[in-house]
Amino acid sequence: MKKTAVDVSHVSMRFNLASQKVDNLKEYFIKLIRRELKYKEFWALQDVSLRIDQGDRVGILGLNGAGKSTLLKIIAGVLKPTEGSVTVKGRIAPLLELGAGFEKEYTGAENIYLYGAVLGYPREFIAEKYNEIIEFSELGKFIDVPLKNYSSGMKSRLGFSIATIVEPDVLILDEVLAVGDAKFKKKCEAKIQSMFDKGVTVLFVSHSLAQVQKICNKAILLEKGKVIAQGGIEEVSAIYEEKTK
Ligand SMILES: Nc1ncnc2c1ncn2[C@@H]1O[C@H](COP(=O)(O)OP(=O)(O)OP(=O)(O)O)[C@@H](O)[C@H]1O
Repeated sequence: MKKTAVDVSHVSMRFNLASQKVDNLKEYFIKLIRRELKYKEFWALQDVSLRIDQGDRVGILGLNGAGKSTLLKIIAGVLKPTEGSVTVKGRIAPLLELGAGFEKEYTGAENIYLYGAVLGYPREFIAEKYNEIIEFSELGKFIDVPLKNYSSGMKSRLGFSIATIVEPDVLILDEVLAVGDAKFKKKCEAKIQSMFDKGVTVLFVSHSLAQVQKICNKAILLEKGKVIAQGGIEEVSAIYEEKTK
């Protein structure tokens, strides 16, 4: 029997959406003090349960707002679910919103430690891998420059280099991942391919069914925060295609 890599058990996620317009900060605080701020509850995920086997490559499909990114952020540990729990076996490399934990006043070098800590890597581990990260990022002397002076491509290069320094057991990938120019993108794709070759478990979000079919052997279809189909890629693709007709 295959081993479970990711176990999502009865996960629900609630966001509070402001139900009225507040024009400025002053008005916000007045309303806050008077307890006049009203929120509407919104459930982005409702009772989602999944079991992903080791070595599976699972595409997460669904229309805009279905809850795909929210689910991946919860699995990555970036968001805490309102209800339910997630267990991930082994090391996880979340290639989502690269550099979301960066501090712009700090240099690239300082951010390596900071972002490494955000991703849960021990300090000694980062120290050991420090040169390798800088080398992969190709940032050269820019590594000692504050991040506020980086282009967005440079930031995502650094983010990718840090996030992929572990040999992950579970890889979380977002199609919209921007990793710099064409040359660097190729290098990233090669690195991701080498992880695939080692049999990493993959969770992949994309709107492109063709891309999902190329990479994944299984899929999950989300609709309004609920899993409406899961199973083999062909079977779930057919349902998704029917929905998007
Ligand atoms: N931080 C937040 N606060 C409030 N609502 C949120 C927040 N993050 C997501 N949502 C809402 O949760 C729902 C699901 O969002 P999510 O980004 O997970 O969808 P998605 O399936 O990834 O969509 P897309 O295909 O457009 O990227 C959306 O309605 C969104 O507005």
